[in-house]
Amino acid sequence: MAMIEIQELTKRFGPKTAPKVAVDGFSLTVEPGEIFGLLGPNGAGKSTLIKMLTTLLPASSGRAAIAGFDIGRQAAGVQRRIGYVPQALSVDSTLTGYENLLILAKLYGVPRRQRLDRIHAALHYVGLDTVANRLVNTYSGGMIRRLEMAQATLHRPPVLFLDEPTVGLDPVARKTMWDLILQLRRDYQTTVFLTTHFMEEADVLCDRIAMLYNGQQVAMGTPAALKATVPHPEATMDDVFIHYTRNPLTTTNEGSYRDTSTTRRTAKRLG
Ligand SMILES: Nc1ncnc2c1ncn2[C@@H]1O[C@H](COP(=O)(O)OP(=O)(O)OP(=O)(O)O)[C@@H](O)[C@H]1O
Repeated sequence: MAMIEIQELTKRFGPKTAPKVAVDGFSLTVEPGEIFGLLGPNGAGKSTLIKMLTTLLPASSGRAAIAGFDIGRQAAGVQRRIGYVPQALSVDSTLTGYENLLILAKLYGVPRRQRLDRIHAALHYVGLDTVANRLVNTYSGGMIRRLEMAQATLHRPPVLFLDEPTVGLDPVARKTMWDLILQLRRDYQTTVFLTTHFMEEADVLCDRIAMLYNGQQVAMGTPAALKATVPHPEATMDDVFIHYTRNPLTTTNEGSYRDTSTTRRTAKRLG
């Protein structure tokens, strides 16, 4: 069974007479244990697609299923089988790492007798066991991201959605996150669906990549196959990105004020 199945998924914002089509007929199948990357310029529709797949936003049309559960009709089934690390901060910085996980354990319905063991195992897995009782506002950006990963995987979901998991992180913290994502796949066969603006990240981590532009899928394949489509010997993922999303006459490539302020806010909080 495919872990993520998407057919013609569409999201429109605004009035029916003049809608903004943020995601336009997106289709995709992701297999168990696959690490799939979604790339695209600011405002391309990446976060909107993730929000629909995680049941946070209703789709305007089309359908999708996660681990066999329909995102519209079986939202609770989907929610139990996914972990989600959003772009914005998802921890309470006035609590300790342990307390943040305790809240999530209760929310996910982890049985009381298992909670302590599960939380300590999760903290150990992301390398935060020695700082479990420190307030999160004393953590570095990389530690916060790892705590968010522990939160998102506490209930052992088969599918993990990561919206720009390494935004605002230094190269060392970024590499630690990459290792953690690969480790989750290796240890638990976790299927990962992530968005990123780092081409190297997509190249190193992802089995396959889809390129989104103006809400539409303009390319899809393995990093090697995508590079081979670019008329450039020794093409990099940067070349692939530019090839499929270049449009210097529009402002779409640069995103809106809203896109920029959201991204900056996230990076600033983590950095
Ligand atoms: N709630 C909303 N109301 C109206 N328009 C929206 C809303 N959310 C997103 N949009 C618009 O939909 C388009 C896609 O936005 P989205 O945030 O999904 O892009 P993105 O690819 O994730 O961008 P970034 O890389 O900057 O995070 C943008 O033009 C955005 O302004």
